[in-house]
Amino acid sequence: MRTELNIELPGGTYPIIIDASQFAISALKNRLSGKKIMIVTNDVVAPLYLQEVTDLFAGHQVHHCVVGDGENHKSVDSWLQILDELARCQFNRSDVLVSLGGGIVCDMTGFAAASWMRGMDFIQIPTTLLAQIDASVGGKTGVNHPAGKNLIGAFHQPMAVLINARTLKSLPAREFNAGIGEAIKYAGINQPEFYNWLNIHQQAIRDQDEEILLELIARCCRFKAAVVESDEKEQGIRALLNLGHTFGHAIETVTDYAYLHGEAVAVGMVMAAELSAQLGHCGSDIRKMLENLLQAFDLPIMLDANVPAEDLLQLMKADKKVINDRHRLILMKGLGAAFIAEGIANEDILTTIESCQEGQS
Ligand SMILES: NC(=O)c1ccc[n+]([C@@H]2O[C@H](COP(=O)([O-])OP(=O)(O)OC[C@H]3O[C@@H](n4cnc5c(N)ncnc54)[C@H](O)[C@@H]3O)[C@@H](O)[C@H]2O)c1
Ligand SMILES: O=C(O)C(=O)C[C@@H](O)[C@H](O)[C@H](O)COP(=O)(O)O
Ligand SMILES: [Zn+2]
Repeated sequence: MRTELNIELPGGTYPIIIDASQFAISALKNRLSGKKIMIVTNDVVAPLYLQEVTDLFAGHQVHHCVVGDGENHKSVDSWLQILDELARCQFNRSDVLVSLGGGIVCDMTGFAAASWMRGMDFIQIPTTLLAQIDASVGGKTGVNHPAGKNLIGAFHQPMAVLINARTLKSLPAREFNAGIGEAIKYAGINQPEFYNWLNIHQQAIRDQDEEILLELIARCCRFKAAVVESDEKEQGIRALLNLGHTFGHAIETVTDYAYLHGEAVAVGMVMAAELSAQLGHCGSDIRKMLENLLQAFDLPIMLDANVPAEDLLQLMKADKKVINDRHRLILMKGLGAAFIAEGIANEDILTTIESCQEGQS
């Protein structure tokens, strides 16, 4: 079973191919003729899929770059490792990078592609649910800085996104659920009926029913593609895709990535709902609705009691959406009615964090 979507941007159109069991590289054959290929992956994914993907590029000169696993390796050092390998293998602008892995590998490979010789093509082959429904689509690339998540990066669109849902069979359950955190985010932004769909199909999603999973991936890619098409470089509404992320990125950094990205976004969305209610934008039922669905997928809804709220607030001041030292957060007027809220007071943020920490009712 296969679905093909296109994402149409001023710089060109590219396909998102969602296949139940194949890496759909044949769709790109003509555009790859004569090019050298470098597949970037990590030491967890390499033993699982690197040989299979390498074989698909038979006839090309294929190189590999295997980076370390985890957020602490989403770093300038790993980015440099990729660039060093490109230099050693004499890659030029007309050659192609391929990411094979989760969101971290996708983001870093994209950033290497954006920066090597000021820009070369790359193909996204995402192998986690989170990367298949979010990270591989839309061209945000980058690495972390000790001061925060994704502080270094560039917008650079891939030439294609090739999703093989079979790869999810080897994904640990905790990582799968973290991906659902980003799916629930789309419901919170502007897809209230998707909240119902996720609720109805909870069990089938957990069981990884093939048809339901493919529909889940296609729906999310469509939602994200539509937002990116209307605001590629986050001059406006693309910021809505950051629902839960201002809190979430700070949670990831302050806990040294004890929370997975999708888990931190889950807690961050609960905080965004709480803050929205506190400021009178919506009722307290929105927080409850989000909590119910997040918990159904074993996602956290409260922050560890040991995280000082003040430390989280300090990190939130480094968020990319901050303008002139004023917080800009994505809040909700209802479920599926997210908006950009400007100038939120520190005290309101602190009160929200404290009311979403373990030990609070
Ligand atoms: N660019 C974007 O628009 C965007 C969107 C969302 C998230 N992100 C970024 O994505 C990252 C999170 O991505 P993630 O959740 O995929 O995490 P990840 O890349 O760390 O992958 C999760 C874990 O699963 C392993 N793995 C990957 N595929 C596997 C498979 N098929 N089978 C078994 N194990 C597998 C990985 O090695 C890792 O240990 C964060 O850094 C976040 O900032 C970026
Ligand atoms: O594509 C986007 O835009 C997003 O915000 C998607 C997010 O899920 C993703 O985590 C993204 O990397 C966050 O972007 P950032 O600009 O806040 O680093
Ligand atoms: Zn995210």
